[in-house]
Amino acid sequence: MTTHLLTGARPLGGEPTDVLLADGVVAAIGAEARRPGAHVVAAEGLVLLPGLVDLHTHLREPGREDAETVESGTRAAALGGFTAVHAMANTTPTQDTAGVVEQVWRLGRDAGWCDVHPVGAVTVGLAGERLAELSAMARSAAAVRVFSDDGKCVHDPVVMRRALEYVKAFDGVVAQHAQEPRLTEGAQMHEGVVSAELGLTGWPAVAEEAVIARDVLLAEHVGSRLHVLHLSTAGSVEIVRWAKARGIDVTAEVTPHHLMLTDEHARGYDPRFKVNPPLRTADDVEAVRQGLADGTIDTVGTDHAPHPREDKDCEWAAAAFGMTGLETALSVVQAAMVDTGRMTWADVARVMSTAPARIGRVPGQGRPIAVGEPANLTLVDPHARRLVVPEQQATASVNSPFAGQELPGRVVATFLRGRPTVLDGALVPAGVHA
Ligand SMILES: NC(=O)N[C@@H](CC(=O)O)C(=O)O
Ligand SMILES: [Zn+2]
Ligand SMILES: [Zn+2]
Repeated sequence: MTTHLLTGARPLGGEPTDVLLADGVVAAIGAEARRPGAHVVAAEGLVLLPGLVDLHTHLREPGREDAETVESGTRAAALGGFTAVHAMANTTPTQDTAGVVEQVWRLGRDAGWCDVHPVGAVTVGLAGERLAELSAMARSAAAVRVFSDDGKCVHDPVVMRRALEYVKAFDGVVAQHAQEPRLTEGAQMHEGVVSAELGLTGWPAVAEEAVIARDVLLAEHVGSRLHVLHLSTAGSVEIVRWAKARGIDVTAEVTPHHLMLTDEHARGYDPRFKVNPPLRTADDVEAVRQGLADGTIDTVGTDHAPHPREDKDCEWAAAAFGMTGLETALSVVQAAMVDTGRMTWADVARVMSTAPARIGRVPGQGRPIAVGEPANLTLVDPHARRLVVPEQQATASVNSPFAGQELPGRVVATFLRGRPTVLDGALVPAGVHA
C-alpha cells in the first residue's frame, strides 16, 4: 500500500499542517504524520480539498466512443481533481437496465482513475413513456441512486410523479433536465435580445422555470427527493429558493459555464458556445452566482458533454449541444466564486464534494478530512495560472468554451483511497506508487 506525506497543506483554509495517507485512509494529521519512508508531497501554499464529486458527467460509453470513453473521461476527471463521477444515462444503448449500468460501473472500476457511478435512465430509451427498471438498477452491483433522462426532460407529469414515488423505496433521487419540449422546439439559444438580433430560434427561460415549478410541487405532493440539473435562470433560482423555504426536499445544480458565460458568446456563431440549457444573460449569471453563494443552489455539476469534431465543426444550427468541463470546472469555480470573494474554499468543498456525495448517496466520498476517513483528496494550487488547450487535455473531445483562455488554479494532486491518480499535475498509472 502507498504511503504519502503531504507537508504543509492547508485543509480548507485552516493552519498549514502535515497529513499522512496510509492504507487508503487519512492515517495521521499534524506532528504524528511525520513518518519515515513515506513519499513526500510538498504541499506548502496549496489547498487540500476532499476529492471532488461530479453528479453530472457524460462519459459516452457505450455508443459514442469517438467522443469519449470511460477510460478517457475518467482520466480527465482525475486531472480535474475528481475522485467520483456520475455517468449520465444518455448512452447507446441507454443506461436503462441493470445490465448496462453494471457494464459502465465495471468499466469505471477497471479503469481505476476515479469511482464511476452510473446514472439510471428514468424511462426506457429516454423516451419519456414507460419507467425503466429502476429497482433492478438500484439493486445491481452499480447500486444506482441517481435517475435521470438528462438530455431529455421527463415532461409527462404522470411519468414524473410515478418516478418520484418509485425511487423512495431505495432512497433514490430523480435528477431532472428541466426543458418544456413544446416551448423549445427548434430552439438554438437563449430567447432574448441577442437571439432576436442573430435570427436564431429562442429557448425561453419559462421553458425551464415552468418544469422546475411543476416538479417541486410534485416532489412535495408525493414526499420525494428532486434534484434540478443545470439550473440557468434567475427565475429558476427564485423558484428553488421558494421551494426550500417551504420545506420541499429539492436540491439544485449549476454548471461552471453558467456561472461564467452569457448569450453574448453566441454572436460569433461559434458552436463551442452552444449548450443545453443555453447560456443566459448577465443578470442570470449574477443570480446563479448569488444562489450558489447563499446555498439555494447546492452543487456545481460539470455537465461535461464531449462531442466529436464533426458534430461541432459545422454551422451553429447543425451543431450538437454541449461543452467539455471536467478539466476546467474547479478553475472556473475559483474564478467566478473564490477570486471574486463570494465563496471560500470550504464553500467550494461543500458544493463540489460534500453536497454532491450526499445527494448521490455515495459512500466514502465528500467526507471531512479527518483521521480514519478514506483518503479521497485533491490538492490545488490557487496561485497558478494556466492556458486552456483542449488538444492537450485528457478528454477525447475538444469542445471547450474556455479554449485559449487563461484560468486560475491548478490541480496538483488527486488521491483515490490513498493512491495518487495525479501528481505534479500529471496522471500516475496504477502500480507506480504501489
Ligand atoms: N448539456 C448539453 O448541451 N448536452 C448534453 C445533454 C444535457 O446535459 O442535457 C449532452 O449529452 O450532450
Ligand atoms: Zn441536461
Ligand atoms: Zn448533461
